[in-house]
Amino acid sequence: MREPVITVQGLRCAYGSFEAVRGIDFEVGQGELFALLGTNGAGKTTTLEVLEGLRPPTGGAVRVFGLRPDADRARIRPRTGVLLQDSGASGELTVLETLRLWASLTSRPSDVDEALVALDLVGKSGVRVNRLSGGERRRLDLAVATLGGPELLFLDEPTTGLDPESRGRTWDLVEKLVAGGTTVVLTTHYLEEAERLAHRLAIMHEGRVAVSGAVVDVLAREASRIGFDRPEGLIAAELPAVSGAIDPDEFAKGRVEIRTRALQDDLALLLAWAGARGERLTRLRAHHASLADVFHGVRDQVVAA
Ligand SMILES: Nc1ncnc2c1ncn2[C@@H]1O[C@H](COP(=O)(O)OP(=O)(O)OP(=O)(O)O)[C@@H](O)[C@H]1O
Repeated sequence: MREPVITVQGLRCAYGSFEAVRGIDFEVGQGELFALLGTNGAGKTTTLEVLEGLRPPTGGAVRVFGLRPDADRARIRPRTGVLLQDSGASGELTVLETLRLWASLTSRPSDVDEALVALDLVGKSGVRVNRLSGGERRRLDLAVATLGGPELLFLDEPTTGLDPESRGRTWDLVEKLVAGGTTVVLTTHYLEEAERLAHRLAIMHEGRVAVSGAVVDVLAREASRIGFDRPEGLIAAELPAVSGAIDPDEFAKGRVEIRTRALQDDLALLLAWAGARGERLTRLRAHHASLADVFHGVRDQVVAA
C-alpha cells in the first residue's frame, strides 16, 4: 500500500457507558478510496467523526497526515473536505452565495464556476438552498466539500437520496478526484457504489471490523452463485454432481441455489444436464460474488453466532 494518510489502531469510542466502536484497525493509503461499510449503528459515523477531529477517541491511536485529529484539527482541516450526512448549508443563501461563502472560508484556491459545472448546478446558481430538491442539495454539499480540491475527502453517504443519474454523475466526479490523487474515505449503504469505487474496504458490525481488505480479495474469498427455479418434481439426487453446495432450504422452497468456487465448470455441467433432459431452466442466474453477498455473509454469521 502507498504511504498511509490515515492510520487507525485499536480505536475505541464510547458514548457514556455504551461503546460504539470497540477496537478497530485500518489504514488508508495516499490516493486510495477506502469504503467504510456496515450495518445500521455499526459505528461508521462515529469513526468518521473521530477521523475528522470532531470527537476524541476513548482508546487507541488515530493519525491523519501523521497528526492527531483531535489535537491537530487546525492543521488537518485545511487539507480535507468533509461531506456530512446532514448538510450545514444555510437555507436563505442561494447556491452561488453558498459556494462563494465556502470558497472564502477555505484556504485553498477555489473555482466556484468549475464546482457549479462539475455538480450540474449551473442552472440552480440563483436558487435559494431551501428551495432545492433533496438531490440538488446533496450535490451542493458535495460541491462545497470538494471546493479547491482537498487532499483528503470524507464522504458520509454522498449519494443518499439521489436518483440513478445524479448518483452516476457523483461517481464520475469521485472517480475523477481519485484519479487526480485525492484520498477518499467513503461510507455508503449502496454496496454497488463501494464495489465500483473502492480500492479497499472494511465492513463494520456492532463496533468491530468483520471483514476488511482489497475489494478484489474480499470478493475472491466469497463463493460464486448459480440459481434457477427447481423444475417440477425434481429431487436433489437427479441433479448433476456439481462441486458447489446446494442450499437445502431454498431447494425445499422451490429454487435450486448453489454456492460454488467453480462457477464456469458447474454452470457448464448444469446446462449440459438440462439440455440432455430437454429442461428449460427458468429464472437462471449465474454470477460472481458481489459485495451484497459478502455483506449478507457478515450478517448471517452474526445471526448464527
Ligand atoms: N450521541 C450519541 N449518544 C449515544 N449513542 C450514540 C450517539 N451517537 C451514536 N450513538 C450510537 O452509537 C452507535 C453507532 O452509531 P453510528 O452513527 O456511528 O453508526 P453508523 O454505522 O454510522 O450507523 P448508520 O449506518 O445507521 O448511520 C449506534 O448504536 C448509535 O445509536
